[in-house]
Amino acid sequence: MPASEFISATIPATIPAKDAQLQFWSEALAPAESRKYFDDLIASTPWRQDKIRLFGRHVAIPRLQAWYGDTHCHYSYSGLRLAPLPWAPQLLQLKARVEQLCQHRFNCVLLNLYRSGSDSNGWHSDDEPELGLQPVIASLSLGATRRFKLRHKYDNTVAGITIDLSNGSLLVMSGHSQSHWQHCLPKTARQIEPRINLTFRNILHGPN
Ligand SMILES: O=C(O)CCC(=O)C(=O)O
Ligand SMILES: [Fe+2]
Repeated sequence: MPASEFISATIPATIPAKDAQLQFWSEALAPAESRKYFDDLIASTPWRQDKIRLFGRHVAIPRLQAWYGDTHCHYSYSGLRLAPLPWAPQLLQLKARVEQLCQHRFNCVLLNLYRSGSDSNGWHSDDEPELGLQPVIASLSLGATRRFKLRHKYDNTVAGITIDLSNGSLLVMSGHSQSHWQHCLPKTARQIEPRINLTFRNILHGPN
């Protein structure tokens, strides 16, 4: 492998952001490897269509999800409480790769499937108390490139950030990225293929 490819795979770019730590690997997985994991995960994952309560009504969230992790890793958000599925072998392989790159351990992962450009993820922070005060969240993307946006929660003089998350890329958010910033994945009118995103997380206390 030429030295330049080796460097792009193992050394992250730092995306400058006030009060946040953002590291980006454009090729955490090689393109062929990413496609293999995408094909495998899209077929083998028991995708769920979850609903959340919004203004007293049950509304289907605009994407499919699956939650995997160690047995104590229950995940609660917007009134949902997801019990973890036991780790699938290919998710353990991806976890090991991500852990090696960012030098951090994880015990659970949320999979999102965006079936088309009309699937999305609204503005939020991954700031559930069980993730701790400055969580490290590692976001691995497979399939179609989607635009990911970040905005500062308290300082409107800070410019927003847009990152194109391409097949095989890894974005690691740490420091105050969740306490001081929000992120989202907007809808797009472009005709695009599906995308799978895996956010590896570490739930601090268990069993719960
Ligand atoms: O799909 C993405 O890139 C973002 C996913 C995300 O923010 C989440 O699952 O919390
Ligand atoms: Fe998130």
